[in-house]
Amino acid sequence: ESEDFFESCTPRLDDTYRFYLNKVTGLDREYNSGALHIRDLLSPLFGTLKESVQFNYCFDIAWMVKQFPPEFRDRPVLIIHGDKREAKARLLQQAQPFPHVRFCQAKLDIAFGTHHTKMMLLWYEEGFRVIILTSNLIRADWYQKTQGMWMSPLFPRLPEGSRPSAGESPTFFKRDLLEYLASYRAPELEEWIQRIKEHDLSETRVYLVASTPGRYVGPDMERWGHLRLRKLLHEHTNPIPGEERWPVIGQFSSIGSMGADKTKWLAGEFQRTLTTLGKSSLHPSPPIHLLYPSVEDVRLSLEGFPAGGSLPYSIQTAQKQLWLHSYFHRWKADRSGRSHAMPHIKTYMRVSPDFTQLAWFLITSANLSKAAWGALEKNNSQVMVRSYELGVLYVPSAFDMKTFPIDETPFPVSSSTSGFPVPFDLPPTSYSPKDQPWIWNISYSQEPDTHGNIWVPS
Ligand SMILES: O=C(O)c1c[nH]c2c(-c3ccccc3)cccc2c1=O
Repeated sequence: ESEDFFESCTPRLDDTYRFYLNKVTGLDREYNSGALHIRDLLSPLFGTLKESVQFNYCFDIAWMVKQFPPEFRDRPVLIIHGDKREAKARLLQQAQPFPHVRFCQAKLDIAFGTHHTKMMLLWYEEGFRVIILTSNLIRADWYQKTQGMWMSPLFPRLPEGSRPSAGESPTFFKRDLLEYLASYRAPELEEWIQRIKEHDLSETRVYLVASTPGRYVGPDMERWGHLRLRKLLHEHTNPIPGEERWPVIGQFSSIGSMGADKTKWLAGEFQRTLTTLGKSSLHPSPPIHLLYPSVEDVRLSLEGFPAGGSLPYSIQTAQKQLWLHSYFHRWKADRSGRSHAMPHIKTYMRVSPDFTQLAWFLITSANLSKAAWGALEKNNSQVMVRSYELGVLYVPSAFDMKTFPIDETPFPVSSSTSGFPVPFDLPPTSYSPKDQPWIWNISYSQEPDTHGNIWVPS
């Protein structure tokens, strides 16, 4: 069967969770075993590509075309982006030499919204595959950063005449993906919605957690963003004895305005979501650990200070919320050899007090921002989401487990473990009193970075 053929000759991949990191240039080879580069994702080893869709934020079209193998380099590619006006003109100009590349502009009618969603829809001769990831389609995002992805199984075509609801997964991934695509209300996506309906997505074991811009009331409030996450945790996880001692970890590469104090959104609304476990009406206040690189983490990184160009935390935002920085922990990932590969991955999870088990794990495009996750308004009768975001949630019940054991040595990848490969070190390392969060629009000229340079933003 085609699935066996590809699985047998593809690089040995951990197919329990289908969670992978990007390859990082310059690491010992053991830390890249089981990691994937974009050229691996587009390789014939995963399927004979017919057409693809690339949802993303930042694009280098000429570079992207070169990542396809020569035999697929002229296959139609549909780009889903959020650019408008001059930025849109510049993007379309990039594709002028590539007639097989077409564009669809996602609607962004709410101010400050962005199209952050990163997803590949890959239509093959053999079937269909979905990849949900954190990397932009630019060289720098696939070079020396820590990035992650969920790669779906190969979804076979359904028999002719199957009902559209056929091919549904126990996690309703097919319905939810189709609803997300429908939320664009884009004619260019109609044929893709139809194609997905014709495929069998039943082997999918993750839940889709999406954001799409809008103001939602009533039952629609739980379709997107953090209230969607809260609903999934409410329905598909269970209370844990002593759960108030199970920390929440949030790890991200950018931070929005959180308000003048923690009660405004973080410790009120967002923490309520992240601490939801099943239908318990307890509202514990477990420890919350936020992982965001310090200035030293960036200065000593493989890229040096330029890594900070993708960690866009501004001084204007930071100075309004100094209270937030007391939650911060450094980026340390010796277990994956990636302590010096700055994070562009975004992950959220609930861990046991001894950091050996997970109650759930989320990989997503969503940073720590109300624009991404949504914020309640009008006396909690409405939620407002500004951006498109996309992620997948792992819950133990979808894997016939009570909790996920954590694999403390995820590299080199080994088929023996059933542990979840958390990419960074646990327990998290608090900032030292001298550590400051990386802020991208102020100067650092006291000590040079790994390349001997200083950082003086214009
Ligand atoms: O979706 C993503 O991945 C990203 C989205 N915005 C980024 C920005 C940015 C910050 C303020 C205004 C516009 C853009 C800067 C550097 C990296 C990113 C980025 O990586």
